[in-house]
Amino acid sequence: MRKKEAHVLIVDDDEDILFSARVWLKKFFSQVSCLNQPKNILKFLAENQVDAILLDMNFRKGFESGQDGIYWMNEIKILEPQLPIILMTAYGEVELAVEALKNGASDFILKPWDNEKLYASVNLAVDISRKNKKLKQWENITAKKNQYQLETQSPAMKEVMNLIKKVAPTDANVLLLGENGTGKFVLAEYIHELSERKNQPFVHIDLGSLSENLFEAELFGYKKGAFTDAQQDYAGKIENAENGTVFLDEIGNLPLHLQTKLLSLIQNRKLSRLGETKERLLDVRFIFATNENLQKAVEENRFRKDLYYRINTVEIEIPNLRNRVEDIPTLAKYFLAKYTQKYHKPELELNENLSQQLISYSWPGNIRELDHCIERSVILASENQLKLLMPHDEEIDQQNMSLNIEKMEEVFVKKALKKHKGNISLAAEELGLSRAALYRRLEKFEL
Ligand SMILES: Nc1ncnc2c1ncn2[C@@H]1O[C@H](COP(=O)(O)OP(=O)(O)OP(=O)(O)O)[C@@H](O)[C@H]1O
Repeated sequence: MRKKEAHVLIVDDDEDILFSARVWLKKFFSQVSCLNQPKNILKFLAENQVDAILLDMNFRKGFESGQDGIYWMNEIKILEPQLPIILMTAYGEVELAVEALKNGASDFILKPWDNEKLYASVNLAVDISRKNKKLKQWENITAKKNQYQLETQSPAMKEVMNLIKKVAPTDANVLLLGENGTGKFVLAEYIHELSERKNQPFVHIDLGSLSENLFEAELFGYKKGAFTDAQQDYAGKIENAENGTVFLDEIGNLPLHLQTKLLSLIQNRKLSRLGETKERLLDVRFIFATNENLQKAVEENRFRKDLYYRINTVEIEIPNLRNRVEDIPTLAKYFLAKYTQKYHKPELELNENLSQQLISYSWPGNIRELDHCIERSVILASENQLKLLMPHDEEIDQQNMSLNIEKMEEVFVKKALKKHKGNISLAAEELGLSRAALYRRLEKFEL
Protein backbone atom coordinates (compact mmCIF):
# COMPACT_ATOMS: atom_id res chain seq x y z
CA MET A 1 0.00 0.00 0.00
CA ARG A 2 1.34 3.43 -0.96
CA LYS A 3 1.87 5.79 1.94
CA LYS A 4 -0.27 8.89 1.98
CA GLU A 5 1.72 12.15 1.64
CA ALA A 6 0.91 13.56 5.06
CA HIS A 7 2.65 14.71 8.21
CA VAL A 8 1.18 13.42 11.47
CA LEU A 9 2.34 14.71 14.84
CA ILE A 10 1.94 12.65 18.04
CA VAL A 11 2.25 14.40 21.39
CA ASP A 12 2.45 12.27 24.52
CA ASP A 13 4.79 12.17 27.52
CA ASP A 14 4.80 8.38 27.46
CA GLU A 15 7.66 7.19 25.26
CA ASP A 16 6.07 3.73 24.79
CA ILE A 17 2.91 5.27 23.43
CA LEU A 18 4.89 7.52 21.10
CA PHE A 19 6.87 4.53 19.86
CA SER A 20 3.98 2.20 19.16
CA ALA A 21 1.74 4.86 17.62
CA ARG A 22 4.61 6.01 15.42
CA VAL A 23 5.49 2.51 14.20
CA TRP A 24 1.85 1.80 13.32
CA LEU A 25 1.11 5.14 11.64
CA LYS A 26 4.41 5.15 9.69
CA LYS A 27 2.95 2.29 7.64
CA PHE A 28 0.33 4.63 6.20
CA PHE A 29 1.67 8.19 6.27
CA SER A 30 4.85 9.57 4.78
CA GLN A 31 5.95 11.48 7.88
CA VAL A 32 5.21 10.86 11.55
CA SER A 33 6.83 13.07 14.20
CA CYS A 34 6.75 12.77 17.98
CA LEU A 35 6.97 15.26 20.83
CA ASN A 36 7.10 14.23 24.47
CA GLN A 37 6.48 17.72 25.83
CA PRO A 38 3.45 19.77 24.85
CA LYS A 39 5.27 23.04 25.42
CA ASN A 40 7.17 22.35 22.17
CA ILE A 41 4.05 22.00 20.04
CA LEU A 42 3.69 25.62 18.99
CA LYS A 43 7.32 25.98 17.96
CA PHE A 44 7.07 22.73 16.03
CA LEU A 45 3.95 23.91 14.22
CA ALA A 46 5.56 27.23 13.39
CA GLU A 47 8.44 25.40 11.73
CA ASN A 48 6.65 22.44 10.13
CA GLN A 49 3.65 21.73 7.95
CA VAL A 50 1.49 19.28 9.88
CA ASP A 51 -1.73 17.64 8.63
CA ALA A 52 -3.08 16.14 11.85
CA ILE A 53 -2.20 15.95 15.56
CA LEU A 54 -2.71 13.11 17.96
CA LEU A 55 -2.72 14.74 21.38
CA ASP A 56 -2.70 13.16 24.81
CA MET A 57 -4.99 14.70 27.41
CA ASN A 58 -2.76 14.35 30.48
CA PHE A 59 0.81 15.47 30.79
CA ARG A 60 1.37 16.08 34.48
CA LYS A 61 1.58 13.30 37.05
CA GLY A 62 -1.20 13.67 39.57
CA PHE A 63 -3.25 15.90 37.21
CA GLU A 64 -5.39 13.41 35.37
CA SER A 65 -8.39 15.63 34.74
CA GLY A 66 -7.66 15.84 31.00
CA GLN A 67 -7.55 19.63 31.27
CA ASP A 68 -3.97 19.71 29.96
CA GLY A 69 -5.09 18.30 26.62
CA ILE A 70 -7.94 20.82 26.40
CA TYR A 71 -5.54 23.66 27.24
CA TRP A 72 -3.07 22.65 24.52
CA MET A 73 -5.83 22.03 22.02
CA ASN A 74 -7.02 25.61 22.51
CA GLU A 75 -3.49 26.94 22.11
CA ILE A 76 -3.06 25.03 18.85
CA LYS A 77 -6.41 26.28 17.59
CA ILE A 78 -5.24 29.86 18.03
CA LEU A 79 -2.23 29.20 15.81
CA GLU A 80 -3.87 26.81 13.34
CA PRO A 81 -7.64 26.88 13.67
CA GLN A 82 -8.17 24.41 10.82
CA LEU A 83 -5.73 21.75 11.97
CA PRO A 84 -7.53 18.52 12.99
CA ILE A 85 -6.71 17.39 16.54
CA ILE A 86 -7.46 13.90 17.79
CA LEU A 87 -7.42 13.56 21.55
CA MET A 88 -6.15 10.42 23.19
CA THR A 89 -7.97 9.72 26.36
CA ALA A 90 -8.40 7.16 29.10
CA TYR A 91 -11.85 5.75 29.68
CA GLY A 92 -12.68 8.03 32.58
CA GLU A 93 -12.17 11.17 30.52
CA VAL A 94 -14.76 10.38 27.88
CA GLU A 95 -17.16 13.04 29.12
CA LEU A 96 -14.45 15.65 28.84
CA ALA A 97 -13.41 14.39 25.41
CA VAL A 98 -16.99 14.75 24.21
CA GLU A 99 -16.95 18.31 25.48
CA ALA A 100 -13.67 18.84 23.60
CA LEU A 101 -15.29 17.54 20.42
CA LYS A 102 -17.92 20.23 20.77
CA ASN A 103 -15.11 22.76 21.09
CA GLY A 104 -13.27 21.79 17.97
CA ALA A 105 -11.40 18.49 18.47
CA SER A 106 -11.90 16.37 15.40
CA ASP A 107 -12.10 13.02 17.23
CA PHE A 108 -10.98 11.14 20.31
CA ILE A 109 -9.64 7.66 20.75
CA LEU A 110 -9.55 5.56 23.85
CA LYS A 111 -6.30 4.18 25.24
CA PRO A 112 -5.32 1.43 24.77
CA TRP A 113 -6.43 1.91 21.22
CA ASP A 114 -7.55 -0.39 18.53
CA ASN A 115 -5.01 -0.03 15.70
CA GLU A 116 -7.59 -0.04 12.91
CA LYS A 117 -9.64 2.61 14.66
CA LEU A 118 -6.56 4.74 15.23
CA TYR A 119 -5.69 4.55 11.54
CA ALA A 120 -9.27 5.33 10.46
CA SER A 121 -9.41 8.35 12.74
CA VAL A 122 -6.05 9.78 11.65
CA ASN A 123 -6.78 9.07 8.00
CA LEU A 124 -10.05 10.96 8.17
CA ALA A 125 -8.33 13.87 9.94
CA VAL A 126 -5.66 14.01 7.24
CA ASP A 127 -8.30 14.05 4.50
CA ILE A 128 -10.16 16.88 6.23
CA SER A 129 -6.93 18.78 6.62
CA ARG A 130 -6.12 18.42 2.92
CA LYS A 131 -9.58 19.56 1.96
CA ASN A 132 -9.19 22.63 4.17
CA LYS A 133 -5.81 23.38 2.66
CA LYS A 134 -7.16 23.04 -0.88
CA LEU A 135 -9.99 25.39 0.03
CA LYS A 136 -7.50 27.86 1.43
CA GLN A 137 -5.34 27.67 -1.68
CA TRP A 138 -8.42 28.25 -3.77
CA GLU A 139 -9.34 31.23 -1.62
CA ASN A 140 -5.80 32.56 -2.10
CA ILE A 141 -6.08 32.23 -5.85
CA THR A 142 -9.45 33.95 -5.77
CA ALA A 143 -7.98 36.69 -3.58
CA LYS A 144 -5.12 37.07 -6.05
CA LYS A 145 -7.64 37.17 -8.86
CA ASN A 146 -9.49 39.90 -7.02
CA GLN A 147 -6.29 41.80 -6.51
CA TYR A 148 -6.15 42.22 -10.28
CA GLN A 149 -8.70 42.46 -13.06
CA LEU A 150 -8.14 39.28 -15.01
CA GLU A 151 -11.48 38.97 -16.76
CA THR A 152 -11.26 39.91 -20.41
CA GLN A 153 -13.59 40.76 -23.27
CA SER A 154 -10.80 41.09 -25.80
CA PRO A 155 -10.35 38.19 -28.27
CA ALA A 156 -6.55 38.69 -28.26
CA MET A 157 -6.40 38.60 -24.47
CA LYS A 158 -8.79 35.63 -24.28
CA GLU A 159 -6.28 33.65 -26.32
CA VAL A 160 -3.53 34.67 -23.91
CA MET A 161 -5.56 33.60 -20.88
CA ASN A 162 -6.41 30.24 -22.47
CA LEU A 163 -2.76 29.60 -23.18
CA ILE A 164 -1.83 30.58 -19.63
CA LYS A 165 -4.36 28.19 -18.14
CA LYS A 166 -2.96 25.37 -20.29
CA VAL A 167 0.69 26.01 -19.60
CA ALA A 168 0.50 27.05 -15.92
CA PRO A 169 0.19 23.54 -14.40
CA THR A 170 3.19 22.26 -16.38
CA ASP A 171 6.82 23.01 -15.63
CA ALA A 172 7.45 24.43 -19.10
CA ASN A 173 9.58 27.55 -19.41
CA VAL A 174 7.43 30.50 -20.40
CA LEU A 175 8.53 33.66 -22.17
CA LEU A 176 6.19 36.61 -21.77
CA LEU A 177 6.56 39.28 -24.41
CA GLY A 178 4.91 42.66 -24.33
CA GLU A 179 5.41 46.39 -24.04
CA ASN A 180 6.02 48.05 -20.68
CA GLY A 181 3.00 48.04 -18.44
CA THR A 182 1.04 45.35 -20.31
CA GLY A 183 0.91 43.17 -17.18
CA LYS A 184 3.79 40.73 -17.63
CA PHE A 185 4.53 40.62 -13.91
CA VAL A 186 0.85 40.21 -13.04
CA LEU A 187 0.52 37.31 -15.46
CA ALA A 188 3.76 35.64 -14.36
CA GLU A 189 2.46 35.68 -10.80
CA TYR A 190 -0.87 34.32 -11.99
CA ILE A 191 0.88 31.42 -13.78
CA HIS A 192 2.66 30.63 -10.51
CA GLU A 193 -0.63 30.74 -8.60
CA LEU A 194 -2.21 28.29 -11.02
CA SER A 195 0.70 25.87 -10.77
CA GLU A 196 1.55 23.07 -8.36
CA ARG A 197 4.24 25.38 -6.97
CA LYS A 198 1.75 27.94 -5.69
CA ASN A 199 2.65 27.40 -2.03
CA GLN A 200 6.35 27.76 -2.73
CA PRO A 201 8.26 30.99 -3.35
CA PHE A 202 7.65 33.24 -6.34
CA VAL A 203 10.88 35.17 -6.81
CA HIS A 204 10.89 38.20 -9.09
CA ILE A 205 14.31 39.21 -10.39
CA ASP A 206 14.24 42.38 -12.44
CA LEU A 207 17.39 42.49 -14.54
CA GLY A 208 16.40 45.98 -15.63
CA SER A 209 16.83 47.36 -12.15
CA LEU A 210 19.93 45.45 -11.00
CA SER A 211 23.31 46.95 -11.73
CA GLU A 212 25.20 44.73 -14.16
CA ASN A 213 28.14 44.05 -11.87
CA LEU A 214 25.74 42.66 -9.25
CA PHE A 215 23.99 40.29 -11.65
CA GLU A 216 26.06 37.20 -11.00
CA ALA A 217 26.27 37.49 -7.22
CA GLU A 218 22.58 38.35 -6.84
CA LEU A 219 21.36 35.63 -9.15
CA PHE A 220 23.70 32.77 -8.33
CA GLY A 221 24.97 33.62 -4.85
CA TYR A 222 28.56 33.37 -3.69
CA LYS A 223 30.92 31.61 -1.36
CA LYS A 224 32.60 33.49 1.47
CA GLY A 225 35.82 35.02 0.13
CA ALA A 226 34.76 34.72 -3.54
CA PHE A 227 35.49 38.45 -3.85
CA THR A 228 36.63 41.20 -1.48
CA ASP A 229 33.19 42.05 -0.08
CA ALA A 230 32.01 38.45 0.21
CA GLN A 231 32.10 38.28 4.02
CA GLN A 232 29.91 35.21 4.24
CA ASP A 233 28.23 32.53 2.13
CA TYR A 234 25.25 33.95 0.28
CA ALA A 235 22.45 32.09 -1.46
CA GLY A 236 21.42 33.89 -4.63
CA LYS A 237 17.90 34.83 -5.62
CA ILE A 238 17.49 31.78 -7.85
CA GLU A 239 18.41 29.42 -5.01
CA ASN A 240 15.87 31.16 -2.79
CA ALA A 241 13.15 30.07 -5.18
CA GLU A 242 13.82 26.37 -4.56
CA ASN A 243 10.65 24.38 -5.37
CA GLY A 244 8.97 27.54 -6.58
CA THR A 245 9.10 29.87 -9.56
CA VAL A 246 11.74 32.36 -10.68
CA PHE A 247 10.44 35.25 -12.75
CA LEU A 248 13.40 36.69 -14.68
CA ASP A 249 12.19 40.05 -15.90
CA GLU A 250 13.95 42.01 -18.69
CA ILE A 251 15.91 38.90 -19.66
CA GLY A 252 17.31 40.78 -22.67
CA ASN A 253 19.57 42.67 -20.25
CA LEU A 254 21.51 39.57 -19.21
CA PRO A 255 25.15 39.86 -20.36
CA LEU A 256 26.50 37.14 -22.63
CA HIS A 257 28.76 35.40 -20.08
CA LEU A 258 25.83 35.00 -17.68
CA GLN A 259 23.62 33.79 -20.50
CA THR A 260 25.96 30.79 -20.73
CA LYS A 261 25.66 30.18 -16.99
CA LEU A 262 21.88 30.49 -17.10
CA LEU A 263 21.66 28.12 -20.05
CA SER A 264 23.64 25.52 -18.15
CA LEU A 265 21.36 25.95 -15.12
CA ILE A 266 18.21 25.53 -17.20
CA GLN A 267 19.62 22.46 -18.96
CA ASN A 268 21.15 20.66 -16.00
CA ARG A 269 19.12 22.04 -13.11
CA LYS A 270 22.39 22.53 -11.26
CA LEU A 271 23.76 25.76 -9.86
CA SER A 272 27.13 26.70 -8.47
CA ARG A 273 27.61 29.83 -6.41
CA LEU A 274 30.36 32.27 -7.34
CA GLY A 275 33.69 30.96 -6.09
CA GLU A 276 32.32 27.46 -5.57
CA THR A 277 33.12 24.35 -7.55
CA LYS A 278 30.42 22.13 -6.11
CA GLU A 279 27.09 22.08 -7.89
CA ARG A 280 23.74 22.25 -6.17
CA LEU A 281 20.69 20.51 -7.58
CA LEU A 282 17.87 22.97 -7.98
CA ASP A 283 14.18 22.53 -8.61
CA VAL A 284 12.72 25.76 -9.97
CA ARG A 285 10.38 26.74 -12.74
CA PHE A 286 11.38 29.66 -14.93
CA ILE A 287 9.22 32.38 -16.37
CA PHE A 288 10.97 35.05 -18.44
CA ALA A 289 9.83 38.40 -19.72
CA THR A 290 11.07 41.11 -21.98
CA ASN A 291 9.81 44.04 -24.00
CA GLU A 292 12.76 43.65 -26.33
CA ASN A 293 12.77 41.89 -29.67
CA LEU A 294 14.85 38.88 -28.66
CA GLN A 295 14.98 37.47 -32.16
CA LYS A 296 16.66 40.67 -33.29
CA ALA A 297 19.01 40.46 -30.32
CA VAL A 298 19.90 36.92 -31.45
CA GLU A 299 20.59 38.14 -35.01
CA GLU A 300 22.81 40.86 -33.61
CA ASN A 301 24.67 38.32 -31.43
CA ARG A 302 23.59 40.07 -28.24
CA PHE A 303 21.54 37.09 -27.10
CA ARG A 304 22.51 33.44 -27.36
CA LYS A 305 20.39 31.55 -29.86
CA ASP A 306 20.45 28.31 -27.84
CA LEU A 307 19.30 30.18 -24.72
CA TYR A 308 16.51 31.84 -26.67
CA TYR A 309 15.23 28.43 -27.81
CA ARG A 310 15.43 27.13 -24.23
CA ILE A 311 13.48 29.92 -22.64
CA ASN A 312 10.71 30.20 -25.18
CA THR A 313 9.27 26.69 -24.81
CA VAL A 314 5.98 28.58 -24.64
CA GLU A 315 6.02 32.14 -25.90
CA ILE A 316 3.12 34.37 -24.95
CA GLU A 317 2.66 37.75 -26.56
CA ILE A 318 0.62 40.06 -24.35
CA PRO A 319 -1.35 42.59 -26.37
CA ASN A 320 -0.92 46.32 -25.87
CA LEU A 321 -3.81 48.07 -24.26
CA ARG A 322 -4.68 49.79 -27.57
CA ASN A 323 -5.12 46.32 -29.07
CA ARG A 324 -7.55 45.26 -26.36
CA VAL A 325 -9.73 48.35 -26.10
CA GLU A 326 -12.66 46.13 -25.08
CA ASP A 327 -10.99 45.82 -21.66
CA ILE A 328 -10.36 49.52 -21.07
CA PRO A 329 -13.70 50.35 -19.37
CA THR A 330 -13.55 47.23 -17.17
CA LEU A 331 -9.98 47.93 -16.12
CA ALA A 332 -10.81 51.60 -15.53
CA LYS A 333 -13.80 50.65 -13.36
CA TYR A 334 -11.61 48.25 -11.43
CA PHE A 335 -9.04 51.01 -10.74
CA LEU A 336 -11.83 53.47 -9.96
CA ALA A 337 -13.24 51.15 -7.29
CA LYS A 338 -9.74 50.48 -5.95
CA TYR A 339 -8.80 54.13 -5.60
CA THR A 340 -12.12 55.51 -4.38
CA GLN A 341 -11.80 52.99 -1.57
CA LYS A 342 -8.13 53.77 -0.96
CA TYR A 343 -8.62 57.54 -0.87
CA HIS A 344 -12.01 57.44 0.90
CA LYS A 345 -13.79 59.17 -1.95
CA PRO A 346 -17.50 59.00 -2.62
CA GLU A 347 -18.62 56.58 -5.31
CA LEU A 348 -17.57 57.88 -8.71
CA GLU A 349 -19.15 56.83 -11.95
CA LEU A 350 -17.43 56.10 -15.22
CA ASN A 351 -20.13 57.12 -17.66
CA GLU A 352 -20.26 56.38 -21.38
CA ASN A 353 -18.57 59.67 -22.30
CA LEU A 354 -15.65 59.06 -20.01
CA SER A 355 -15.29 55.48 -21.26
CA GLN A 356 -15.14 56.81 -24.81
CA GLN A 357 -12.52 59.34 -23.76
CA LEU A 358 -10.40 56.50 -22.35
CA ILE A 359 -10.94 54.30 -25.37
CA SER A 360 -9.88 56.98 -27.81
CA TYR A 361 -6.52 57.51 -26.14
CA SER A 362 -3.58 55.34 -27.31
CA TRP A 363 -2.10 54.36 -23.88
CA PRO A 364 1.58 54.01 -24.79
CA GLY A 365 2.25 53.12 -21.15
CA ASN A 366 -0.50 50.47 -21.26
CA ILE A 367 -2.26 49.30 -18.08
CA ARG A 368 0.24 51.08 -15.84
CA GLU A 369 -0.59 54.40 -17.49
CA LEU A 370 -4.32 53.77 -17.21
CA ASP A 371 -3.84 52.84 -13.55
CA HIS A 372 -2.01 56.12 -12.85
CA CYS A 373 -4.50 58.16 -14.84
CA ILE A 374 -7.44 56.86 -12.83
CA GLU A 375 -5.56 57.18 -9.55
CA ARG A 376 -4.79 60.87 -10.19
CA SER A 377 -8.30 61.56 -11.40
CA VAL A 378 -9.72 60.03 -8.23
CA ILE A 379 -7.34 61.98 -6.00
CA LEU A 380 -8.25 65.23 -7.70
CA ALA A 381 -12.00 64.59 -7.92
CA SER A 382 -13.65 67.25 -5.84
CA GLU A 383 -17.27 66.35 -6.44
CA ASN A 384 -19.19 63.16 -7.02
CA GLN A 385 -18.61 63.54 -10.70
CA LEU A 386 -15.43 62.10 -12.12
CA LYS A 387 -13.30 64.20 -14.43
CA LEU A 388 -10.50 62.39 -16.14
CA LEU A 389 -7.05 63.84 -15.89
CA MET A 390 -5.80 62.31 -19.12
CA PRO A 391 -2.06 61.79 -19.59
CA HIS A 392 -1.73 64.64 -22.14
CA ASP A 393 -3.33 66.96 -19.57
CA GLU A 394 -0.73 65.79 -17.11
CA GLU A 395 1.98 66.64 -19.60
CA ILE A 396 0.74 70.18 -19.70
CA ASP A 397 0.51 70.04 -15.97
CA GLN A 398 4.14 69.00 -15.72
CA GLN A 399 5.36 71.46 -18.33
CA ASN A 400 3.86 74.17 -16.23
CA MET A 401 5.00 72.98 -12.89
CA SER A 402 7.63 75.70 -12.78
CA LEU A 403 5.19 78.36 -13.89
CA ASN A 404 2.84 80.16 -11.63
CA ILE A 405 -0.69 79.06 -10.83
CA GLU A 406 -2.21 81.85 -12.89
CA LYS A 407 -0.41 80.60 -15.98
CA MET A 408 -1.64 77.08 -15.35
CA GLU A 409 -5.15 78.39 -14.93
CA GLU A 410 -4.92 80.09 -18.30
CA VAL A 411 -3.75 76.84 -19.95
CA PHE A 412 -6.67 74.91 -18.49
CA VAL A 413 -9.21 77.55 -19.45
CA LYS A 414 -7.91 77.57 -23.03
CA LYS A 415 -7.99 73.78 -23.16
CA ALA A 416 -11.53 73.60 -21.87
CA LEU A 417 -12.71 76.19 -24.38
CA LYS A 418 -10.98 74.36 -27.20
CA LYS A 419 -12.40 71.02 -26.15
CA HIS A 420 -15.95 72.38 -25.97
CA LYS A 421 -15.56 74.49 -29.08
CA GLY A 422 -16.11 77.74 -27.24
CA ASN A 423 -19.25 76.59 -25.40
CA ILE A 424 -19.00 78.55 -22.13
CA SER A 425 -21.46 76.41 -20.16
CA LEU A 426 -19.72 73.14 -20.98
CA ALA A 427 -16.24 74.59 -20.49
CA ALA A 428 -17.26 76.05 -17.12
CA GLU A 429 -18.73 72.73 -16.07
CA GLU A 430 -15.56 70.90 -17.04
CA LEU A 431 -13.46 73.40 -15.11
CA GLY A 432 -15.70 73.20 -12.08
CA LEU A 433 -16.50 76.93 -12.31
CA SER A 434 -19.68 78.95 -12.58
CA ARG A 435 -20.30 80.69 -15.92
CA ALA A 436 -19.69 84.02 -14.24
CA ALA A 437 -16.37 82.84 -12.80
CA LEU A 438 -15.29 81.63 -16.22
CA TYR A 439 -16.26 84.98 -17.84
CA ARG A 440 -14.16 86.77 -15.24
CA ARG A 441 -11.17 84.64 -16.19
CA LEU A 442 -11.76 85.17 -19.90
CA GLU A 443 -11.57 88.88 -19.28
CA LYS A 444 -8.51 88.55 -17.13
CA PHE A 445 -6.68 86.47 -19.73
CA GLU A 446 -8.08 88.62 -22.54
CA LEU A 447 -9.49 85.62 -24.32
N1 LIG B 1 -4.87 42.65 -15.09
C1 LIG B 1 -4.52 43.67 -14.29
N2 LIG B 1 -5.36 44.07 -13.32
C2 LIG B 1 -5.04 45.10 -12.53
N3 LIG B 1 -3.90 45.78 -12.60
C3 LIG B 1 -3.02 45.40 -13.53
C4 LIG B 1 -3.29 44.32 -14.43
N4 LIG B 1 -2.23 44.19 -15.26
C5 LIG B 1 -1.36 45.13 -14.90
N5 LIG B 1 -1.81 45.85 -13.87
C6 LIG B 1 -1.14 46.95 -13.21
O1 LIG B 1 -0.38 47.67 -14.18
C7 LIG B 1 0.93 47.93 -13.72
C8 LIG B 1 1.93 47.29 -14.65
O2 LIG B 1 1.81 45.89 -14.57
P1 LIG B 1 3.07 44.92 -14.66
O3 LIG B 1 4.16 45.39 -13.78
O4 LIG B 1 2.59 43.52 -14.49
O5 LIG B 1 3.47 45.17 -16.18
P2 LIG B 1 4.82 44.74 -16.92
O6 LIG B 1 4.43 44.38 -18.30
O7 LIG B 1 5.55 43.70 -16.12
O8 LIG B 1 5.60 46.11 -16.90
P3 LIG B 1 7.16 46.38 -17.17
O9 LIG B 1 7.48 45.78 -18.50
O10 LIG B 1 7.24 47.85 -17.18
O11 LIG B 1 7.91 45.75 -16.03
C9 LIG B 1 0.98 47.42 -12.29
O12 LIG B 1 0.71 48.48 -11.43
C10 LIG B 1 -0.12 46.41 -12.20
O13 LIG B 1 -0.65 46.30 -10.93
